[in-house]
Amino acid sequence: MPKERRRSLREVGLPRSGNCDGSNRERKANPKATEIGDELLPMAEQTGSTSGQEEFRGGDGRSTLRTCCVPQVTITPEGDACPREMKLEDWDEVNETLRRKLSNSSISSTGSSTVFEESEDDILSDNETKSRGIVTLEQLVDTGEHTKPWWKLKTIVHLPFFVSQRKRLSWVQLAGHKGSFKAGGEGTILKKFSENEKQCFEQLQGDALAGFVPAYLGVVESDGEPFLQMTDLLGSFEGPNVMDCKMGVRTYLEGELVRARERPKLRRDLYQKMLEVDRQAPSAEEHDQRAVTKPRYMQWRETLSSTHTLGFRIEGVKKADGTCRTDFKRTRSKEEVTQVFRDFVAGNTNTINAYVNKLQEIKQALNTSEFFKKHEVIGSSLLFIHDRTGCAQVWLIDFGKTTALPQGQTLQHCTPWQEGNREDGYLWGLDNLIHTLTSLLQG
Ligand SMILES: Nc1ncnc2c1ncn2[C@@H]1O[C@H](COP(=O)(O)OP(=O)(O)OP(=O)(O)O)[C@@H](O)[C@H]1O
Ligand SMILES: O=P(O)(O)O[C@@H]1[C@H](O)[C@H](O)[C@@H](OP(=O)(O)O)[C@H](OP(=O)(O)O)[C@H]1O
Repeated sequence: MPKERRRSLREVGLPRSGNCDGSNRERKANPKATEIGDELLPMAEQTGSTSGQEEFRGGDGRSTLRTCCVPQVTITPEGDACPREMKLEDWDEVNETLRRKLSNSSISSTGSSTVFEESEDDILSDNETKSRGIVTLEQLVDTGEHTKPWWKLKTIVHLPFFVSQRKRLSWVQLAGHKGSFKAGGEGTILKKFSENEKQCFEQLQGDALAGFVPAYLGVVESDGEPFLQMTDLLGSFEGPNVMDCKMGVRTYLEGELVRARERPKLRRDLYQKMLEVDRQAPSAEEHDQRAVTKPRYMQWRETLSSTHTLGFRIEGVKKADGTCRTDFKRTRSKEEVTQVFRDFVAGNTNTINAYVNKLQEIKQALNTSEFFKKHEVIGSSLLFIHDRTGCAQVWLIDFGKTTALPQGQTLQHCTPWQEGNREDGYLWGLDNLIHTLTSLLQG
């Protein structure tokens, strides 16, 4: 494991004030960017069915027949239908299985997913556990007293913090669980530790994608817990407009599906979330159990939103006027998605062009990235940020479920997913995003 150390902001190329490009690589505009995509990709409309065939445009723009088949999970309840499984174990003993959050798990570096434990938030409603957009972050303010280094992770980090008092800051968190983030000081944020995400950040450092992900500064401890320290991508914007788009045609790992079949774990909280959106969604059996498995919930979310039909979905939008929306669970058709983007960019063609250029740059980087080739990218988002100066950036975030493939295996990221091939549809979603934005230029 490489020895970690905290690097200065200048060293890692963090954004400076007045410069919205936090990338640490040279920026090259793609001259073709605004010419492409004069029409929307044919995007299949689904009827809620989880199987069928539809037109599929690959990441290279070629059209192929996409077989959309979502393996179903059969639920066989045993004993307590809603076991409370999560144990908060002693940090010393769980170095290899540290949890990023109660409901998530770490994933082994070999690519096979390890045990997932269900949320301890079973009895809490979505409103209580999920971020609704604007959150308050705690910031540790210098006093002269050093916090302890994070020895337990076997990587020594000399923490920059001097702790005495806590400042509370308002911050935009469009997805994920409340309490996952803290302010890190000096234009950085701290995200709850995940061994898997840490490994991704480390591997991304020398990769073609390095300039498109938050700069990673290592693992630090705060209040006895480990965190990943990274650039706060909002840091260099004033009054930013922010949108989170979760990428890919699938939002759960194949391992989660397998495990749910072998050892179905029923979740009452996910059943409740389903009911909140559509009381008819659960099957008769699920109503009886008042619980669903996580893959069942995730598959339902995917077909309800644009994940299946477009290869991405909108998770949340915060606008400079202070308004914030995270209620996009039913935003599914290309018209609905396009309308959200139209509202987000407020008809500003400079912003649209900047976003299209950035997405084209990202596509080029993805096509040359060794990391991308060798990872199943699940649950990762593109974070769009712009402000009224015309400054617009797009970043790849959230690698908590991005999983290394077995040695020698690679993915296309645009071929149809069938259980076993681990394809994620990332590039297909990216093409559809580019076409969605480009269509806004045509009136
Ligand atoms: N480096 C960053 N700079 C600024 N904002 C960020 C950054 N990373 C994450 N965010 C904000 O926090 C939100 C959640 O981030 P992220 O997806 O990484 O969290 P998560 O807990 O892994 O989410 P999920 O549970 O959906 O997987 C994003 O939607 C974005 O608004
Ligand atoms: O968007 P929703 O409808 O709120 O549903 C959540 C969303 O799909 C998250 O991506 C997922 O976390 P992971 O991606 O980390 O699995 C979370 O699982 P969780 O409840 O197990 O945290 C779901 O509850």
